[in-house]
Amino acid sequence: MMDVSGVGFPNLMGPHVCALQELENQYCPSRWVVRLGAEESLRTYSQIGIEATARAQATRKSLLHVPYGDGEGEKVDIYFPDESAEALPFFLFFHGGYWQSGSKDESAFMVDPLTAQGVAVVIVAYDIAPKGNGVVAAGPRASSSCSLCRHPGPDGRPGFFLVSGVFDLEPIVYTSQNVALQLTLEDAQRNSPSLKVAQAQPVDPTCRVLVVVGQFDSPEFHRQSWEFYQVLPAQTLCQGAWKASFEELHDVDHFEIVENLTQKDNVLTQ
Ligand SMILES: N[C@@H](CC(=O)c1ccccc1NC=O)C(=O)O
Repeated sequence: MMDVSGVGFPNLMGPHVCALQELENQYCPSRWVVRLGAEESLRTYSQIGIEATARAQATRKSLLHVPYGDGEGEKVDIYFPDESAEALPFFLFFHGGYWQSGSKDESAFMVDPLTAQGVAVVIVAYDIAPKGNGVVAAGPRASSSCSLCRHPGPDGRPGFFLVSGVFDLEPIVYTSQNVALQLTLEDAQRNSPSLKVAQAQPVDPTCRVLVVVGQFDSPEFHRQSWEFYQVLPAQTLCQGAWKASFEELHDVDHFEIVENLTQKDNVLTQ
């Protein structure tokens, strides 16, 4: 991690200010989008998500705003394939946005191509910061700033796609993202998947994990994904280990990875 040792002291010296600016930059995914300006990339992402969601609700059987907890934001939208069946493979999607933006109402990107293949899609909403603060800090959804997808596939085997995530939360404490999150250093450490995963075992021994990051994601986002992949207990080391793989997706940025899930022939959708 970068040297941010000056943080919190009244006399911030030049090098510390530089380190903080660099950290801010590294943890602002929209600044790393090459095809568009930062603000336009966020607008485009949201627009594609809103359109995909409207299309999904207009064309697919669905159950909307189904509560799964006591929090006001704790709802899921479920989209079904045309053919009904007693048991369906399903795909769960947890949207990104640094636990302070994004919603299920603009996140149904993959509904069209997946339901067309007989897969049910569940888009999960949760209370975002500042409202859902304590819950976010304590819950498994802290495992990724971006998107976490759980997918028991057509073969019945469960798996996770961890998409451009943040697994070591400590650097976030020193960025403007923490204005809404209000994570203490202790919160950040206690909830960092990179620190917890050593003790975690998959419930299902065939569970697979794919850690993906976009080519144009920042070096810190690359480091986050790569290091998390490295600390996932390897298949050969212990019983019940994760079958993990790592992939840098070619020619895409942080937002395009998810936007492209609207396309049936996209590599990740496939
Ligand atoms: N402040 C961040 C926002 C951000 O990362 C984001 C915003 C909306 C939806 C998703 C996001 N990031 C990860 O999924 C940025 O400007 O890149």
